[in-house]
Amino acid sequence: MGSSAEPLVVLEAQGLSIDFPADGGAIRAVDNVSFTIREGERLVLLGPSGCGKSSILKAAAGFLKPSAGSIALRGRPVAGPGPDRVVVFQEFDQLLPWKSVRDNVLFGLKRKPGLSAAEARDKADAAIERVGLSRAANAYPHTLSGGMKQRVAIARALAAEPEILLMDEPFAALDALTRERLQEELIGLADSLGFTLLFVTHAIDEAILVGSRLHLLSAHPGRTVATFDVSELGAGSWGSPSFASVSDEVHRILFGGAGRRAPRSAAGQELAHV
Ligand SMILES: Nc1ncnc2c1ncn2[C@@H]1O[C@H](COP(=O)(O)OP(=O)(O)OP(=O)(O)O)[C@@H](O)[C@H]1O
Repeated sequence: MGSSAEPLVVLEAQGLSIDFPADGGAIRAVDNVSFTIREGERLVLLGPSGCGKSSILKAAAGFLKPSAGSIALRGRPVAGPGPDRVVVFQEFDQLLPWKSVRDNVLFGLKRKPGLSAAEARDKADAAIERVGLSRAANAYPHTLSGGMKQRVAIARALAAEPEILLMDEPFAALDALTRERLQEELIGLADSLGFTLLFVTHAIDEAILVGSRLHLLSAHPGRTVATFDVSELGAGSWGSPSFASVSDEVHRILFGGAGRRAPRSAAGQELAHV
């Protein structure tokens, strides 16, 4: 798989369909969706509420079994959760408040078998250093900014050396300014550390900023409607003509009608950029 020029495939979904039980039968939430995520790629699943984005992420995490099709990680079918995939949940407030930064990161290594205490500590410290928090290793979460907490959560995820990070609308509950800051932090970390990411959002601008590739899903049931390469539109590209043109095009595909000038965060629910 993969020529020498092309990074290897990490996660591959093939003909994925997901059904949920409903009165007198089943409701199809996701219909025949296929995508691949290569090393270092940041694939964003983008679509309206209820189109099945979270369900796909849960299937990739191994929490949910597809009704048809398959998901494979490095060619092996996903049969359940595993330390090779780490889910980073919303708001990053899953840090344990009574544990220091280092102990929170060590906690992420609990599922990693066969590590001695010294090896675990070395891995934790290395992950903390990678996200630039060495000086805060002994600090407690309540003393950290939102951005620092996000970095701890990512350090905890990365310490386990997963193949891929899975993020489901991590910024959804945050105010616009905090969200912007955390988006930029995430992009910065992803650029410098090169991790592979599957990211779910219904916010168009967020998807373009965070993603290297967009996978657009239709409204319920979620079907693939388009994909976009947005690897050139990272941090700092917001407001550029190419950013606006992709944002308008995505909006047109997802919601129909003429495109519109993008507000700072998509779905029109956010403040303009300041
Ligand atoms: N456990 C479940 N049982 C029954 N139906 C479910 C279950 N989980 C999700 N669904 C349904 O499947 C569809 C897709 O849900 P999902 O949460 O994956 O969508 P989403 O695109 O992530 O939505 P949102 O952006 O609002 O989070 C929805 O219609 C939802 O009601």
